[in-house]
Amino acid sequence: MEAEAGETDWTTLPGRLVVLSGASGAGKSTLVHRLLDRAGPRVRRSISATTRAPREGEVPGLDYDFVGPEEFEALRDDLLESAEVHGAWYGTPAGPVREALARGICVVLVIDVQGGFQVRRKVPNALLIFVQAPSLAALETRLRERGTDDDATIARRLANARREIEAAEGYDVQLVNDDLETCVDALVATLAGHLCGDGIDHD
Ligand SMILES: Nc1ncnc2c1ncn2[C@@H]1O[C@H](COP(=O)(O)OP(=O)(O)OP(=O)(O)O)[C@@H](O)[C@H]1O
Repeated sequence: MEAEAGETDWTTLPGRLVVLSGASGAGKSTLVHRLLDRAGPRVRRSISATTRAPREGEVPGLDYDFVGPEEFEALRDDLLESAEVHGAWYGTPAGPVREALARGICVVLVIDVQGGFQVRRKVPNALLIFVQAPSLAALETRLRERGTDDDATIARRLANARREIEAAEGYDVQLVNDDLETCVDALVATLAGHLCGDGIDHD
């Protein structure tokens, strides 16, 4: 039988787990896309499981694994972290992460700060990176210009942003995503500094 999340000695696996958090609209998805463009096959993004319905344009298995409540319950024993957000459950199945780390692959989780701290408890050598927007005003502008949320959702995201930002000091590294190219370079450099032989094209 495969080991469960609580039984794995994650620190002995050759790959490194990287957590990327930050307020909604700070640019986490944008940065990870750019990172994966530059990284070789040694860096991979983990896909969360969720009980919420897919939104327009979301691709099952690429954006999320969309599962029913019963399937999510069955996953529970082997989740690295989980959270309930607005009535839907989200979680990171540990199995695929464990397998990738065992193969020396760096796995990036894009999750909120609660999830980040859950991961830290299970995987003490995980690298926790917090992405900051230059200001709350910039955050709001980005959310409005992204055009994916109505006013109420944007207001909720901004209220949550304050809570996320307060938790940032518990993270290992803070990156300010002001100029995108500069921040992508800083993210690549951060990973290169913490992961040896990272397989990333630094040019
Ligand atoms: N450095 C930047 N300068 C200006 N706009 C940016 C920058 N980085 C990202 N954006 C834009 O800001 C918006 C929010 O970015 P993104 O969706 O990546 O944020 P996120 O942190 O992943 O948000 P969420 O948590 O809601 O998924 C997008 O429209 C993106 O194109």
